[in-house]
Amino acid sequence: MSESTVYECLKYGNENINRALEALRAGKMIQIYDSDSREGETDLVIPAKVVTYTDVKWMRKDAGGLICVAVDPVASKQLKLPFMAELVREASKTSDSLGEVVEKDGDLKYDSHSSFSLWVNHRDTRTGIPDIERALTIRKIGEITEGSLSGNGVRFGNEFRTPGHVALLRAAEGLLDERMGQTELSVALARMAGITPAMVVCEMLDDESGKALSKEKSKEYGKDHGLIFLEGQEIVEAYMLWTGAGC
Ligand SMILES: O=C(CO)[C@H](O)[C@H](O)COP(=O)(O)O
Ligand SMILES: [Mg+2]
Ligand SMILES: [Mg+2]
Repeated sequence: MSESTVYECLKYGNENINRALEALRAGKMIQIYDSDSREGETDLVIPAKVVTYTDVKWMRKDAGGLICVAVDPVASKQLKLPFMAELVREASKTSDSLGEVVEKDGDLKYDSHSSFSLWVNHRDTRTGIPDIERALTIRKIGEITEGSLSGNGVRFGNEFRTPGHVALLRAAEGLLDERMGQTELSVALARMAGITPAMVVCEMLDDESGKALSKEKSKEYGKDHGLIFLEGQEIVEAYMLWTGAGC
């Protein structure tokens, strides 16, 4: 599909969305705020396939949250990425202690369930934590997601080991119909942008308050650093238009 066709589909969408799609296609960082009624957090977001160690450093120093990779639901199933909660629930059948600690309905005040899957390192890393090694793991997650969606019969375990230092987030099967965290919001944007739907997300935290950076301060940061700031609702609306328009 040509780029203009995609934009044509979104011509009634909002310009902020189109600029964000353009930035993601160019491998640039953007910001996504979920909603006041959910986490109330802003993440730095960048496509996994193109991440460099300086991007990891940027997220580590300026955002400070957990550097994760959100993976498209179709690829997650193809790669057999489990939900961590399901894995622990299964293991708890033979371990009482795990049964007490596993995520249960109602545990999360802001959503029905977490999107955490495995925490991994690429097999070519040593300890897995240096920025340069996390960038390798992240890029390789982007590549294997692309390979999986292209039907290349890739095997996740051939390239990655767990536990590791990059948290995978498995997007809900129903995507935004089911869940509206940055996991699903970032993957929906990747689909609209026509890029590999494996997206790095990292929460922005506030050094002064010890809390998540406020929406206002996150917007200010975005203005100072030339980042597009999107709110979840505008992504949901654009994605409905995009899927409905048969783009
Ligand atoms: O918890 C998280 C992983 O560090 C972050 O909130 C991230 O935004 C993805 O999770 P979610 O989809 O629940 O927002
Ligand atoms: Mg979270
Ligand atoms: Mg979040």
